Amino acid sequence: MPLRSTSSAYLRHAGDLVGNPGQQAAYDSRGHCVVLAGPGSGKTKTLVLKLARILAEDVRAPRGVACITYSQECARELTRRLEALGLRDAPNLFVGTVHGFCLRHILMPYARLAGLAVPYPLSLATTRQTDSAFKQVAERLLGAGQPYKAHDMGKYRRIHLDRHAPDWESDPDLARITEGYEAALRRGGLIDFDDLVIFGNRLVSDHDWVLPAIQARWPVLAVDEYQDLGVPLHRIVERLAFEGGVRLFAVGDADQSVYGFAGADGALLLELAQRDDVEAVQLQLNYRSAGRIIRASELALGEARGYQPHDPRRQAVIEFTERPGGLEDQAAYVVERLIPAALAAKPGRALGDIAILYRAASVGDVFADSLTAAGYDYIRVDNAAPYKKVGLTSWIEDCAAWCAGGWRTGRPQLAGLISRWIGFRSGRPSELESRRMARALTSFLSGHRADEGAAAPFVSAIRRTLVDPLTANDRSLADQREQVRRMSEALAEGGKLEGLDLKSLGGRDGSPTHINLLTLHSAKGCEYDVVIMVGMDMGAMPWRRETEDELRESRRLFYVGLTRARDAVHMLYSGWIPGRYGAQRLGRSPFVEELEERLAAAEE
Ligand SMILES: Nc1ncnc2c1ncn2[C@@H]1O[C@H](COP(=O)(O)OP(=O)(O)OP(=O)(O)O)[C@@H](O)[C@H]1O
Repeated sequence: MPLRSTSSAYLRHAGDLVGNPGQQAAYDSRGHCVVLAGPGSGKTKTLVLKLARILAEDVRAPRGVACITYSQECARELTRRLEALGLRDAPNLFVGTVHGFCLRHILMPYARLAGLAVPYPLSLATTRQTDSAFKQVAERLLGAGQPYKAHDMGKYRRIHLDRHAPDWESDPDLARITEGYEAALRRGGLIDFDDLVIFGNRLVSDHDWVLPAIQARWPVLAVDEYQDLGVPLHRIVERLAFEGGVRLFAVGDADQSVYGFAGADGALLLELAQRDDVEAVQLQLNYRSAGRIIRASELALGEARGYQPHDPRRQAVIEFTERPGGLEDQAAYVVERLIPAALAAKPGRALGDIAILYRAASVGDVFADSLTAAGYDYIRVDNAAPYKKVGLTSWIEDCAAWCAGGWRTGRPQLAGLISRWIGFRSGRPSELESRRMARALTSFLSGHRADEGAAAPFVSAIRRTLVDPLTANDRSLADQREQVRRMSEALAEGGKLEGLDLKSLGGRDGSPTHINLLTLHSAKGCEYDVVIMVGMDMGAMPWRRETEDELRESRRLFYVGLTRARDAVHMLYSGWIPGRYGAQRLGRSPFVEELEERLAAAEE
């Protein structure tokens, strides 16, 4: 089976960039390039076309291009867009998360050679193992009821990279918890996700010989959503690009930086763009949203960015609605009024063009119940989802989509599923092994094509036949194996997804017949005709007692929500929120308050 990582289809689409000087400049760039741009400005589109061009014109196999991003969802979106251009994962095209890149292409090939003090073979702890190690260590050191959460430690580890620097002790409790936690994992022969990046950084920082080795394999590194990266990744990128000769193409928007709580810092992107040896490109045109939504989003952000609509004639709806009966009241309004009205407003609009966005996953429960009661199908993406989106669970969903009719339209493409499948195997498989894996998957999928059928037996079968034999002996896939197990559990009798059919499992990533129900964080990178932001009350947006930095991040999250919309935004609130001691009236979100006032003043 030929693995293709070049295609000329990009030439047809490159014509779209001609009228946009920023996009064209990025597409034509020869050295390091950073694209800084607002929402809907075509950053991802430009990135994908640029990758296709580099693969066709600049880089010869077996040298290749690595394209990394922060979350599995963004990686999957990139894969999908590359497939639309006829490109797919191949030995010389890596598309994946930063963690996947650090594991497969930095630590696995070089950690042992460099004598890095990590346990071998590289074994990734499951979420259950990391949660339990954190709890045990924190309680042993500070007693039951200690105030720290695992993500406090995670952020501390990502920000304080040098254990010998004086600021390592800036929070002595977190420093001790981190040291105890890492020691506990090492005793079990394990590393965790943060270790992948922390050790990756140590490897490229302390061992000069690794740089030319990586450059020889990956002469080009592309990074999407750069504002989501934290310090360790930024250091890896700087070292590879500016000392290792790897050519960098990065895109991002500091205004959409919403992972500060996890150590991300939008300022790192701006720092990168200011370097003399980097060509910085700005994109001002927004293709997604109507002009009124663009103006409203700048008012919400409190910054005039000067973004312009691609089509100034498009009209938009922006509505503010109080539903005093709490979230249930808001849910009833959405189901009875907003959804039918949104469908009626534009011919051809489908449920998949509507998204309900909220801050906390618990809000999603209320809306999920109301939608179910009203007979609407939905796709839910948030922390309350029964399993995490990791490489293997996303791949199984895509296999389900192929079996449930995707094979007719080539969406997703079989060859892409095969390349991803082979990519899960650690090390580089021989030609013979690749062919064997391709044959096994093709025969499995062909034998499971069915327009109707339940997802549970499909997932059991793919586990038994393919996934379990692969993951049983590869400890670097332990967490992914755990998430696949959770997927099965959710589909089994009594599970949260009991009765789900194959098509819906495949369509969980976006389908015209399902309303999208997701947290504001999960909505990043997505676009919908109609965005309904619910629970926009003080105490949730922002949370109570936020610091200045946290408030700024909440505002950016609010901005991310607004900027997902093409045609309409609805803001719903009650003026009160449920609390431990009953409901509390704190008023609607100050962001909503400000936005309504500023918009009215601007439109007077
Ligand atoms: N030159 C262009 N001509 C026509 N449509 C375009 C062009 N560039 C981008 N688009 C369209 O604009 C929309 C937004 O593009 P894209 O998703 O790449 O933006 P983005 O900058 O990555 O957005 P965000 O940061 O909000 O996720 C897409 O529907 C895309 O197809």
